[in-house]
Amino acid sequence: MVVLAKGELEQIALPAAVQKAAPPLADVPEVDLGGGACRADAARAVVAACEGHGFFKVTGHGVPAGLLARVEAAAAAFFEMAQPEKEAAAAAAAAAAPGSPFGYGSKRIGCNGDLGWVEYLLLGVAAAAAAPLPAHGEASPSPSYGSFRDILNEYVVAVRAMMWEVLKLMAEGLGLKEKDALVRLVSHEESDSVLRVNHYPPHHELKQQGHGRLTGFGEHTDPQIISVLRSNDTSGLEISLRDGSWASVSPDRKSFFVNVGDVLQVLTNGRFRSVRHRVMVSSPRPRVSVIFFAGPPPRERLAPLPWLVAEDGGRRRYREFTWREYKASAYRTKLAENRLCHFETEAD
Ligand SMILES: O=C(O)CCC(=O)C(=O)O
Ligand SMILES: [Fe+2]
Repeated sequence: MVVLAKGELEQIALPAAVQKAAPPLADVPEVDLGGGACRADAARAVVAACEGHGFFKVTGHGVPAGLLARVEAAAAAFFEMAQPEKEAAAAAAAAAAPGSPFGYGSKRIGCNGDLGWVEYLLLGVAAAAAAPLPAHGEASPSPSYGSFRDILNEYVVAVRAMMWEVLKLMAEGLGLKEKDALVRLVSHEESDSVLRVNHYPPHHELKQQGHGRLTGFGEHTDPQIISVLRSNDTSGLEISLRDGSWASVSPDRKSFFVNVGDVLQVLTNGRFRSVRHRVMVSSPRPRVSVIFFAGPPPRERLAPLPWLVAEDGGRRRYREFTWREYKASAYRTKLAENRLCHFETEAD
């Protein structure tokens, strides 16, 4: 249950006054990894999608439908647990990485006052391990959380393999000499990846009070390299198009959606677009989504790849920074802020 204190509703419900109806449907490009297209065509399609919306759908991904159904059911069961149980599970997840934002959260996104009609579980992911989510020892407060974590581990292993394939296709499509240039960043043992499970409860009472669409997750770009999202059949995700208008993403529980993140925009010298997106809640059914955010190691020095700078007439659009530096900067800002502008170089 997401419970709102007085004053908080105004912040979450504000956009409803601005926009009552969901925006038109987005034309989301599809990339079939199932061998339907030749590899070069798939690589070209990935690059075109990343240059366009910075967002695309992956079909033919090979992740078993049964696993997706189990993740969905286990996530729903987790969020049905009583608040103290969810918080206890969170405490254990947080204990695995002291000082991290990991664990269970409700309506507070980040630590700069952003609110949303959402509750979530945030977990750190070990890059190369067979069981990539942290265990929390024998003192697990909740056996059901333990089995949820096991299912998520299976999920992470399957999605990671698919994501590496997408990153290889990207490198091929960009004509990079080093085909593993992007995979290397997210598969290093110190790579900083995160799994987030979001639950957006329906809001019957608020609807009765005349509130339309609520902000589930306010507009933002994802800071990492890429994010791979899978949701149940409930709508709510919206992306911002290049002209600044918003478009709704039709849910598709059989497929994955890929977002270009801020770091990939930098690595490609601005050729790929880190897509601004948000979740608006208006459905009578809950939305459950699972997002794998793939990031580089904290010490990794990030800068536009030389080949792409050369292709861009030699102009380097971003200065070099480490992932640690970028994350620190992101933690200090509100969700909706443009964080990349602090790392842009001066135009000549
Ligand atoms: O829950 C969703 O569908 C998307 C949420 C999101 O954009 C995020 O967690 O970064
Ligand atoms: Fe996001």
